[in-house]
Amino acid sequence: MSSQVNGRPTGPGGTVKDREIAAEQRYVDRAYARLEEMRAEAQAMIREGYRQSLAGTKGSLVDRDAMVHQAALRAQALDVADDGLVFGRLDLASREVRYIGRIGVRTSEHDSLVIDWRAPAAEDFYRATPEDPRGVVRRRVLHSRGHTVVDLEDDLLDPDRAEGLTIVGDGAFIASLARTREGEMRDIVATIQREQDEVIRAPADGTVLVRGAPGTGKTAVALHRVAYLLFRHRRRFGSRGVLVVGPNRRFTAYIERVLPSLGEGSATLRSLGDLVEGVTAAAHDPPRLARLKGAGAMAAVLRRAVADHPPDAPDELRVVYKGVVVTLDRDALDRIRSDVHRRSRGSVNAARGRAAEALLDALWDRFTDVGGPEAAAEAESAEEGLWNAILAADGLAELDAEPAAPASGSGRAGGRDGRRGGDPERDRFVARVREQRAFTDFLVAWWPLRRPLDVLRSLGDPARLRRAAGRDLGRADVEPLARSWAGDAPLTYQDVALLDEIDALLGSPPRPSRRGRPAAEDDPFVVDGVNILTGEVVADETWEPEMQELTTAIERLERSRRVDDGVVEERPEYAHIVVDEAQDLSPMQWRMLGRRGRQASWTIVEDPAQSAWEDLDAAREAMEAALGGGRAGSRRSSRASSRGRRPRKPPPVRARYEYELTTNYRNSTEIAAVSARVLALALPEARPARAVRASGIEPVMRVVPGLGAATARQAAEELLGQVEGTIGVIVPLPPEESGQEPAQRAAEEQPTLFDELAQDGPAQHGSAPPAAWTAADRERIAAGLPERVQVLDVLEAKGLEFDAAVIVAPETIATQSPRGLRVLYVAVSRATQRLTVLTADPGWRDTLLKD
Ligand SMILES: Nc1ncnc2c1ncn2[C@@H]1O[C@H](COP(=O)(O)OP(=O)(O)OP(=O)(O)O)[C@@H](O)[C@H]1O
Repeated sequence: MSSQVNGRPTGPGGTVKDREIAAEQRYVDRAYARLEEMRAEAQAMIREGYRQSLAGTKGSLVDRDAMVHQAALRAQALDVADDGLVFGRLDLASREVRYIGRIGVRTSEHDSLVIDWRAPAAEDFYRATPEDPRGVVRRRVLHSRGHTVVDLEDDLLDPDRAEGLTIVGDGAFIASLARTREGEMRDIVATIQREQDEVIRAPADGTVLVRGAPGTGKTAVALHRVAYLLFRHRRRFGSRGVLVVGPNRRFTAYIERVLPSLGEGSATLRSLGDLVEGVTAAAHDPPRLARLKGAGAMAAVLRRAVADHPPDAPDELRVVYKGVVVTLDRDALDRIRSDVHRRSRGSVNAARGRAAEALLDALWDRFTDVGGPEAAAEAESAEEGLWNAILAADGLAELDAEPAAPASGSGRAGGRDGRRGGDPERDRFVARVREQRAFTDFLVAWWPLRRPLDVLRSLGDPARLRRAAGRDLGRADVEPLARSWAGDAPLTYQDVALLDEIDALLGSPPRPSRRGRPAAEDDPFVVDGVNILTGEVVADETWEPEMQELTTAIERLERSRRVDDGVVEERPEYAHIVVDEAQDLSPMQWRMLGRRGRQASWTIVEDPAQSAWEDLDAAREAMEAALGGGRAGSRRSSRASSRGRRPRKPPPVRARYEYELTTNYRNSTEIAAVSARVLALALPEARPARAVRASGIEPVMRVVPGLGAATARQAAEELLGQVEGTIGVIVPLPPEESGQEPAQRAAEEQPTLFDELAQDGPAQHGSAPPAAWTAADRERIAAGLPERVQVLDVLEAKGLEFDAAVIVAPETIATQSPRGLRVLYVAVSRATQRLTVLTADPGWRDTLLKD
């Protein structure tokens, strides 16, 4: 028979539990002793690698570097395991005992002491249940502080086979859920639940789609899955990399410790605001602008924008050849530009060479149209006749005729398509004109190598945006959009996706191969050590710095851009991408991610009920395109782009695995009840997750007429005395992000939602929502309070959690955007222990309290 105890004293040596802890401590000590030896071995390997590389031959240095690198990684992983090395034990029906820990530990004879939690042999630790014990009789969780076991908790899974086993436990798992939050997410490796484990160990190919209500562990599970994939498929995911994307920087800071604590430092963690190299966004667009910027139709707008002439592009090209002035006017130049864009299929920066050829072609045509060849010949022979007369008078021979320029020298403009080759006069013309400063300076200004940010900022000009808009933007949309990009207006999360789109359209300038290329000094397109077709710095030691005097301002600018802004920086691609809070991604953001994962497998984590994004169907379509490695876009734009081209290959069909997490580990049952009421308003058909921990502490609903910063601050101060950990004061969006949309507008767009509110909620009390909360309000709340109090707006609160939360003005949050009720649902589901809601509207108190 087994015996169930809860730490009662049972004789000498303390309680049964104490004795069990002492026995486990002896085992854990052995594991740590061996860990120490393994660390010493890793350090010795690093030293040996360095020693050999100092003494070694060149050929084997690479191997030794690899050896040092591997040993260093090993040492790092061993360090990480130092805290809470062993956290689990399985007693199997076969009498085998397995210890589970953060990493695998073997004795020097290779017997297993501790099994890595990601190894197949550890799976039963997470999967066994009383209904399906999988050969496990007892599962034991060890709680440690550093190297010391401080508590135990057992699950008896197969009572019929538990002869001789002691079972101890008092619900330590549930109690651990109430632990104080310190502002950073922690790993859950010791307490992963079965439904979560299934997600973590889901197949590595294709797409894993995880849904679940707030607090069901979606983020935690996604991060543990990354650690699992890197452990089990190191070669595949370790070399090509794993990207984890979260909604904002606050969120990535909140989760950044989890993977390192699992021994994985190699994954790349980015927010949607800093996914593009060199750009950081921290602002949200108001809902209306976010909707416009995020829609797939924006792809077509941007395509037209990059095809438009750049601001300040000169509108006349004028060269002189043999005394004949040849010009191209604005209309001719515009025709050439659109022709080059059509033929260059989007890689705009790479097309400068093609643009140069097209200009030279057009100049020659113009030259012949105006009778240039004859005029030039006449001028030449008149000049020659004069000189010959002078020379003859001096008794000297006639001047030699000018030798024809070699055909190879003009191959770029003349011979390539065979159309133009074979006319020596044309070849001479092209060779001369392309060398002229008037031509090269024009080219640099007329077809500059463009940066994504310049293109986006150029759309701050409403006239230019109107040209790019086509029928993809309404007339009323142009002005507010242009305003949001003008001058130095802050970049928003949606703008980052647009910059990435523009970057993809602009492409990198070509990097011509060095083979068969004329030497820099003979290349007419190399000006002062910079190839003006590619922007590439081609100068070597032979390039004289004094030549800089000749460099035009534009060329200098371009050269510095290429260094500073990483124009040629390759966009990284990953083997696996994890997208957290995926319900909020716009179609344009999906396109941005799709470009980073054309060959990737994916883990997508979402809760549609928390979505602030309005057109979920369009976002879903864009997601499917991104996951399939295809290109998403507005229907219109994808039709247009397929015209006259080979049909695109359909994206490969990838396996899809869908999971739903159903238990809420964050909120107490009391707080979960409040969030369930908001969910019922926002999405009557949705089911809330099951909360498992009752705290006995009821949420506080306070009606405060004239609600302001002082009351919010006071509520935070009260909570400081009641919880030890973090406190989040969640306020409505600031005016510039809320767009100040009145409740009526939202009601028009969401009749059913707000009809319901009108019947059940605060609208029947007829109170107008207070104005949006400004940065100054937030500062007034936070001033002088300890760091564990954070004041943040509702969108910043996504994915975070706090010991206690104060929700300020739910009536404003709910009506600030068409998806306001879902945003409020996010806000009220952040707290683990205590929730205070401050409202100016008694209707809201009743709504949130009523059963
Ligand atoms: N098995 C578990 N054992 C212990 N704690 C857990 C477990 N699963 C989740 N948690 C804890 O529950 C909290 C919520 O987890 P998480 O943030 O991953 O939820 P979520 O589903 O992503 O929530 P949201 O949708 O609000 O972002 C975290 O503190 C996490 O550590």
